[in-house]
Amino acid sequence: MEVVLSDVLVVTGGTPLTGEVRVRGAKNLVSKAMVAAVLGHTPSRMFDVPRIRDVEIVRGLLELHGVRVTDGELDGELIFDPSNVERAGIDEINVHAGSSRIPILLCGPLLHRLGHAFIPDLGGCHIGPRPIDFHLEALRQFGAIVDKTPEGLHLSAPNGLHGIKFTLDYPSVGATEQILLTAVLAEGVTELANAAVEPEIVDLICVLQKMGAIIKVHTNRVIEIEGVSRLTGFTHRPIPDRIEAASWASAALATKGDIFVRGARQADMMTYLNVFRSIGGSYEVDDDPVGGGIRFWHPGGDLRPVVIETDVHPGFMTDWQQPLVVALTQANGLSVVHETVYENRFGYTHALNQMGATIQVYAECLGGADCRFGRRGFRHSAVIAGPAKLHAHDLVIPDLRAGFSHLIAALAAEGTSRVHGVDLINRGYEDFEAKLAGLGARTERPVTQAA
Ligand SMILES: CC(=O)N[C@H]1[C@@H](OP(=O)(O)OP(=O)(O)OC[C@H]2O[C@@H](n3ccc(=O)[nH]c3=O)[C@H](O)[C@@H]2O)O[C@H](CO)[C@@H](O)[C@@H]1O
Ligand SMILES: C=C(OP(=O)(O)O)C(=O)O
Repeated sequence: MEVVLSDVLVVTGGTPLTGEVRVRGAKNLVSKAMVAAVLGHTPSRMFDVPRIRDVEIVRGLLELHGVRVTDGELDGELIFDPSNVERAGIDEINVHAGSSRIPILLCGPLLHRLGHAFIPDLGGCHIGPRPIDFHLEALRQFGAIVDKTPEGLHLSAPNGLHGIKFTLDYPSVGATEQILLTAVLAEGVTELANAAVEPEIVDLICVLQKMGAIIKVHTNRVIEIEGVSRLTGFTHRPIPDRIEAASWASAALATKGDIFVRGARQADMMTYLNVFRSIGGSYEVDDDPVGGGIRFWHPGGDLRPVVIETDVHPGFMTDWQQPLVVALTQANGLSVVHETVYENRFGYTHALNQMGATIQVYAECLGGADCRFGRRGFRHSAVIAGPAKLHAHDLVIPDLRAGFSHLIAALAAEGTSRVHGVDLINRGYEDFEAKLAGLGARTERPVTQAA
């Protein structure tokens, strides 16, 4: 009997990726909007929800907390009815331990609804220690009692939650979301300084406003939230996934291809588009509200090297980095990428070097200003020498974006690679195998003979 080997993809490279893919709601907004639904007293509805693993995980998590999640009539439409949250038993919550980072964002909503919360261990990509100290410090100031146990976090708020004045040491996306999701129903006003203002956060603010929240975004990263006593549900169409869109753009460049990313939106990708053009890639924006997107292609000739630094918005996003580095292995000269968001996000370059790339990583802050990680031994700057002829290799995917970059490298390389751990890519890329097939990629799941 033949058995399909799960989690392994056999990739034969050398074919330019050409055609069209569609991106739907952003992973990094959809999961947070799902959490926001817990704050409402009436059902919420979201469109364009991608079928990705992170959405499944958060759906399971909400269901355990008593939220009834149903599929709407349209493909990608989900409805969340939180009316039973107070009556849910949550005995099995630990099945979600280590699955994603989203459970931490349930603290505020559950404290408001139930007066207590249990948060299992967090998962997410292993790209640095990813502490949650800002989250916990803010929650304590709101009035929560936080008890760390070996199984997870126990929180309670015997005296309710009250508005705070808080400054983040670093504009953390998750901590900003934590404070938003807690402050909207806290008593009084919250003032958050040094907040993250990523497009996904602005979209989360839009969701919360639709629910009845009062949130002002001031200049200089200050967000002011006036607590209200009750929120309703929302109806929302999320912003498109700018990380997935940029990943396909980098795939087009690395494979000398031509990909129309339907749904990609220029406003969220300006910084990426500037870099894409500097390297020598071409793009064309079609801003038709229905069916528009961005076409990305390699116009022929040499690609040029660049010096970039990842940063908080509106800087070059850290999640764009790994797929782009594969394209930079094909540029003519030395590129420098200074990673300033995570201290340990270049592990994947080892596999690219085994495929023929020349990438050196350094502990110094190269090519930009000094960052938090300088002089602390973290190898967070990469120098990429190109153009490199990539050849096939067996690869093991370490995390989501690194995984996509390994896949692109295998597609750009000569020969046939076996890529292990590909299911991790489902965490953030909807139907990626079908999309690859539609772009002309030669991939297959290997089969073996069962005894
Ligand atoms: C599910 C989701 O939306 N994930 C995104 C989110 O992750 P996430 O919200 O986890 O990322 P953060 O913005 O919080 O992290 C940025 C930096 O702040 C540090 N930090 C964060 C919190 C804290 O309490 N203490 C602390 O020191 C982190 O270690 C990291 O060095 O934003 C990142 C930065 O755009 C993206 O790469 C992730 O894709
Ligand atoms: C780091 C990422 O996600 P998460 O925060 O879910 O691990 C990512 O999407 O690249």
